[in-house]
Order: sequence, then C-alpha cells, then structure tokens
Amino acid sequence: MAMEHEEESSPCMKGVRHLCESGITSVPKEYVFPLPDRADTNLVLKRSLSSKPNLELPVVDLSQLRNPHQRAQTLRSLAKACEDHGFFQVINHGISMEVLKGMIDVGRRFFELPFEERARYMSSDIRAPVRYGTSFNQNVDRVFCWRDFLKLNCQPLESFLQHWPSSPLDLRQASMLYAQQTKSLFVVLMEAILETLGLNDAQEVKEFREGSHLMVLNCFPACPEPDLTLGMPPHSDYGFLTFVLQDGVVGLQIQNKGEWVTVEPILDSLVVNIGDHLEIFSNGRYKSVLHRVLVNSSTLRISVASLHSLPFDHLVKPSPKLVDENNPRLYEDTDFAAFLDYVSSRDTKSKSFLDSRKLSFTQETKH
Ligand SMILES: O=C(O)CCC(=O)C(=O)O
Ligand SMILES: [Fe+2]
Repeated sequence: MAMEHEEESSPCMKGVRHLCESGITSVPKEYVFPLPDRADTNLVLKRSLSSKPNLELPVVDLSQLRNPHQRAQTLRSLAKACEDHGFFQVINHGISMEVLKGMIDVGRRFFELPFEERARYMSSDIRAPVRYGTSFNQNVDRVFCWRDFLKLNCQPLESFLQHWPSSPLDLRQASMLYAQQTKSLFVVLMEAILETLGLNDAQEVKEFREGSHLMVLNCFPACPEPDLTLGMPPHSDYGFLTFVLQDGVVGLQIQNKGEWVTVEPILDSLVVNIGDHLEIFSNGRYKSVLHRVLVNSSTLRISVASLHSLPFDHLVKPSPKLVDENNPRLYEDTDFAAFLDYVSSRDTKSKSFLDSRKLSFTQETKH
C-alpha cells in the first residue's frame, strides 16, 4: 500500500522546484529511495567526462530510409535496434534545430514561472488535457521522485491547444510546432517498423496518424544529495514509441544486459524508445526497455518526452499476422483505459503493467 501523504498541504505535493526555492540543503525523507534503488551519480558523471562513451545507441539515419538504394539496409538496422536494444537514436529526422531548441527553451521558462502560475494547471485527473504535477504519480508514490512535469495532450491538436498554458507567451506556438513534427516522425517510423515486421498495412498507418499523443515536459532541479534519490524511477513507457529530447545534461539511463548505462545527450538527435504497446503488438519481438533518470547536484535538467500510440479507445493486441503455431500469442488485449486504471491504482515501477498483460503458459497454449 502507498504511504499516506497529507494531500494538498504536504510541501511535496507542490513540487520539487517549489521545495528547492525554499532553500533546502538536504533531501527530505520523502524523496529518499531504498539503498538498492539508488545510483552512484559521481561515477556516472566521471564516465561521461572520460573519452569512453557510456553507451553507443544504434543510430538510424532517416535520410537513408528515404533513399531507395539504402532503405532495405536501413530497415535491417532498425529491426536489429528494436530487437536488441529497444532504444535507438534518429538523425537527419527533419526537425530543425530551431524547433528542438525552441521546445527545450520554452519548457525551461515554464518551470521558471512563479509557483502560483504553474499551480493553475495542477490536477489530480490523469485524463486532463493539461496537467502540471510532480514525482511519478504523486497520488500513490511511496517515495517521491525529484521531478516536476507538465503533460500536454496533443491529439487532436486543434481542440487541445486552447487548454495549454498561455504563459510563457510562446509556449503554445513552440509546443505545437514540436508536436506536429514529432507526430510526422512517428508516422514515418511506424511505417518503417511495420515494414520490418512484414506488415505493410495502409489502414494501420492511418490509425497511427490519428493516434494518441502526449507530450511530457520534465524538469529535474539540481539536487543537494543526488545519490539519495532519482529523477524518475525505473519504468517503461506505455505507448508504441517515445521520442526523448534532452537539453545536454546527462541523466537518462537504460537497462542494458542487466546494467544501468547512461545515454549521452547528442545535440540535434532524438532518442527513441519502444513502449509496452509495441512490445505487445509485435508479440514480444520488439522490447520495451526499463529506463530511469538520475539527478545531479549542480545543474537543472529539462527533457521532453513525446509519447505516441493508437487512438485511446483502440485495443492493442499482438498483430494476428505475427501469431501462429510456432509463435503463440504472448499478451492479452489491452487499451489505454486499462493502463490509466492501472497507474491510478498503484505505483508503476518496473514493467509491472506489461507483466500484467502477459499470458501465462496455459493461456498461451490456448490462443
Ligand atoms: O528525461 C529523460 O531523459 C527521460 C524521461 C522519461 O523517461 C519519460 O518522461 O518517460
Ligand atoms: Fe520514460
């Protein structure tokens, strides 16, 4: 059971930035993770500064995907990246540096607004079109994580745009441009991913075009004792694909062969990760990988996660074309509502939602 927090009156509920502004010099007990869940942030920083990179993610060059002579080879490396890592980077993705920088910059300025301005968007309704909040799921988290966030619902853009914050003045414009361009990128990548799975289905592509799209602006303030807490606990993302835009400050780690490895932020590239829905849809061939975020003692970090899936009311299930006698169905059908119910009822750590969709061996043999 989750520990009871004193609802709205608890200082934790007002977010980490608010807490830091009160001039704390140590991490309050509510944010202290159990020892096995913590990380040596000094070691991460040292590795990051050495010439040996922490982890080289596979790189997918989208200009090669558009080139008929290079498409087949690029699809093969894309498939391998989805199978082996669940994470990759895209370069030559067509989103201009101006749009990327504009998005990070406006996110930073949103979190610099006075607390009262930000608090106007606080909501405990996880289905709200705009939601400002803190931690992972502040209503049920046993330990709070060192993150404040602004979630923008982006589909359909025309109806949600008016609900987005009107301050900073350019937030709507910068976020709309970034949302439109990541949506196009999602459709291009899903077309390619469907092709790697042998599923060239125009109807499916149309559904992705109209699919759900949430944008999460994350703010991880500098932390006086970064080794005691986490910016985000280990989790997997629910959708098909997530794009992560980082501001240049190290923090994202992914689980790779049982070890936590740091993903170096590369200017101009986007990190892409496979979510639970794509793992289910591909019947386990593509992996939704656990990741977490570390904080540091000197620099606030901003990231923007753009999460894409099918429309909220659609069922997600293993593609029937990928299930046969030799490849039994591994997951039961799910939809976004089931995921929301799951997150609002408990703390979502690890891949517990995905695990809850896995069929047991007896069920597997029945399908
Ligand atoms: O901040 C990051 O690098 C990753 C954020 C993330 O994993 C998320 O928002 O789901
Ligand atoms: Fe994530």
